[in-house]
Amino acid sequence: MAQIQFDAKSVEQFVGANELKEIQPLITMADQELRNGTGAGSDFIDWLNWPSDYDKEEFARIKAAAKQIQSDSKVLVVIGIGGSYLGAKMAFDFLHPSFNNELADDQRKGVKVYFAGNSMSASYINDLIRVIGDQDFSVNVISKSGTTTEPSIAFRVFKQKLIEKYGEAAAKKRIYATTDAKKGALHDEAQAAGYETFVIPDGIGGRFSVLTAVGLLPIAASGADVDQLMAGAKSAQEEYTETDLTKNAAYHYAALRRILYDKGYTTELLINWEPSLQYLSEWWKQLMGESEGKNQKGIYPSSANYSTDLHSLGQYIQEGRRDLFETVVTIDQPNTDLDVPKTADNGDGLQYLEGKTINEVNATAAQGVVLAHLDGGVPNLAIRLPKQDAFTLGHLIYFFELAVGISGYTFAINPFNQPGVEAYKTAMFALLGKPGYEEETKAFRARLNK
Ligand SMILES: O=P(O)(O)OC[C@H]1O[C@](O)(CO)[C@@H](O)[C@@H]1O
Repeated sequence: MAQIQFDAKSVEQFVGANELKEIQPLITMADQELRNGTGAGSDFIDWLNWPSDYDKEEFARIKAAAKQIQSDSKVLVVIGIGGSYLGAKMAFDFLHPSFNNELADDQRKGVKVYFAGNSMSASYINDLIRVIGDQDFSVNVISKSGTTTEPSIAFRVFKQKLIEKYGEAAAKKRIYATTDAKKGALHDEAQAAGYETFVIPDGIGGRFSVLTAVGLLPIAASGADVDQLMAGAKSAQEEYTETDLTKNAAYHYAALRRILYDKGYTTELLINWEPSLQYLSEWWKQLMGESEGKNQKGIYPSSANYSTDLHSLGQYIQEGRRDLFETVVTIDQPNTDLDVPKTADNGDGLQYLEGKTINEVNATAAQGVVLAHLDGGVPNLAIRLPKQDAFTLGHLIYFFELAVGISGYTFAINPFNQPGVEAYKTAMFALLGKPGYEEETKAFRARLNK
């Protein structure tokens, strides 16, 4: 049985059946490049079979570490950026109640999870230190390279806090390092200090790593069901095997994105109707943008949170430049519901909604917005999730990963590298005077007249 429903009905007025037929050879070629490992970047496609091939011994160690964290800590500080952050944050928000960290201890499944190292804001770090206060905490530092500036700075801060609170030896037992198996600054430090370590596999790039220890340790520590998450991903691995795009929803999605792009719809908005799905979009934006945005090509991945953003971006989406399409994610059975309250008077004019639930109003609004946006010339794709649970999320993660692997090859680029990210790092390191960047320091400082 399909775990998610990909529905392309609302794009029919923009894409003809013949166009889908004509793009099939391109999809077939992409499928062969991906599955046979003959495409660019094929060193980084281990995510493809990961839901069945993942390291079971490490998985058991992750669950044991999560238990240990739950037994000695109230808080887990998860330090990482990009692919070393967004997957865990997406899952944390998707799988727990909205104010999980604020719930009473007996109402929460696992530890409170706070994220750090995903910006260079001193205010954010200081505020987090205040929130932790005197609560017991542990740290999961996540970095493949171990030298990414943002997490490295945050790790220094929270390592010092651990040492101040628990002493050098006990602090080391509260640090969990997720990093490269063999090399890198964090790997070397972890070996020397004896931190428990978990591996970011060589064949899986950061943005594809949520189902490795990168995502699994924080997700497990938060009390979410990582077995179900992996089972959901495996169900997707088993479902999306056909090359024929009419029989493979991930390929169908990839094909339609590509056709729309060729027609000038160069920005895709991932839409959600639940605040707890906002970070699904943030994770998806890195997955899509870092994979496809190369050689002056690729769909620009953006997002909007409805109905909130209908009151801000809505005007643009309805009537602005016609280069947008929407992929709308909805949930058939949200976790909870609430009746629209009944009142004696009708001062707010809401009496016509009495007898309905808030989810019913939300779902009806979602249907109405699709119609309005279609009338405004915005192609719409739909992804319906049966439930908001770990199995469904695992399935959806794999669906998007596979879709971008395929659509990336249709753009004739390497979907698995990210060379463009280095440009800002070089400029920043040069201006900060990092050793090894002396030439660039002169050149960049001259440009700023420093
Ligand atoms: O795990 P690391 O090495 O700290 O890198 C974090 C992120 O930085 C990037 O390399 C680019 O900024 C991403 O691809 C990656 O997800």
